[in-house]
Amino acid sequence: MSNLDPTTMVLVLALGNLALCALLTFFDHGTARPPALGVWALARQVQAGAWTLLALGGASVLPEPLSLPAGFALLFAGVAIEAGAGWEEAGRDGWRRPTLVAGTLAIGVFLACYLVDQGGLRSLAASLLLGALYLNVAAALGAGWAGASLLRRFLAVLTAVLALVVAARGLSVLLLPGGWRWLSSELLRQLSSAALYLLMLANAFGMLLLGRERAGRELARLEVVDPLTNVPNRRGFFAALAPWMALARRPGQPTALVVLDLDGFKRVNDAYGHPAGDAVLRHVVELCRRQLRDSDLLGRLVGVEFAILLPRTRLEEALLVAERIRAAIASSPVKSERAMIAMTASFGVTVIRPEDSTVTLFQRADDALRDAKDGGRNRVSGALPAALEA
Ligand SMILES: Nc1nc2c(ncn2[C@@H]2O[C@H](COP(=O)(O)OP(=O)(O)OP(=O)(O)O)[C@@H](O)[C@H]2O)c(=O)[nH]1
Repeated sequence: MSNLDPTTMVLVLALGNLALCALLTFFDHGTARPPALGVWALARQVQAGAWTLLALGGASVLPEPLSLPAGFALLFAGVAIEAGAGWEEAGRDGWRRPTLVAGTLAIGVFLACYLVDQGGLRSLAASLLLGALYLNVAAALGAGWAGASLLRRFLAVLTAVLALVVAARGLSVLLLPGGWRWLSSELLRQLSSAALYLLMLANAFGMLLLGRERAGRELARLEVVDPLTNVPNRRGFFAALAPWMALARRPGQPTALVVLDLDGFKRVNDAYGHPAGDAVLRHVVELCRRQLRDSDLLGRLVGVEFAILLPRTRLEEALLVAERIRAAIASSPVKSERAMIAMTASFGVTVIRPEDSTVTLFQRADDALRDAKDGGRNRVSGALPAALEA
């Protein structure tokens, strides 16, 4: 490490940050762009600018009284923006403002220290403030620790440890100016530079890896959730139905199934356009949700056909629930840009029988739904109980 003089390290940090800025510009994030990507890219650019200024000062291209205060001010701003991006990415937007205020304060404190004493006090302030700002980045990464992935936890711990190494250099200037045993102040300075370098790499690649992790989670979610209405799709609904089918084989409380199909939906799309049709679908889902218990399950089977699973519900009760939803839909038109769109739906209701497969169950519910459609739509029809069949 003895070859790494401060100017070289600063130059390495400047070039590294510039390379990461270029990488970010050309990196294809696909459809799953991290939410804080723009802010985070700004943080990288500001930090790249800061290290470039400091490198130019170190190489005497720029006068130090200009490059040093401006470089450190930019650096504090860049790390504060990076922490802000971390909070935004963690979904804690409320922490962004205090983080930026802390960054501004850090700039003020550093500039004051620089004016008072351009030697030790300046180094002390720079290391302590940078360490504290990076601890904030670590805190943002560690937000929601209990549910966080291993990668996120690793990045949080790594960032915290490296931030402490950076801060330790400031403390050593204050408490042990001559170093301690083998830990000379020069070694601490080099460790601190190495920590800053690792922080740059860990946070840059960490952000990209976290983005990939999030994209994977979103893909897995979309396999079972309908993106338009945010309720389980056919696959998700059938997966949730399986245990209830098994339970129905045992004597006990009945479980009901309602299938719901919106009436004449084609005309909505034709008359008002597809986006208005989508709004109607979301509205109908919201109406259904309001009529259901937490334990009930609503899913979108296909197009404008939905299914509702009602645990511990007999046929007569399920008919009442379906009737409530029917009335709610019929009496609650959707406001679109051009008009109020009135909507109705038809319902088929049945209960799970011990001998049922999903095929026979849905056949019965669909037959009942067909009866409701044939009977004039906007009505509820129940399948015959098993005892009354044939
Ligand atoms: N806006 C929108 N329309 C959809 C969506 N999925 C399916 N549709 C439309 O919904 C309509 C469904 O039509 P059908 O169920 O066959 O018939 P209908 O017009 O509703 O008439 P009945 O069911 O016989 O009362 C089709 O025009 C589809 O294009 C969607 O996600 N958004």
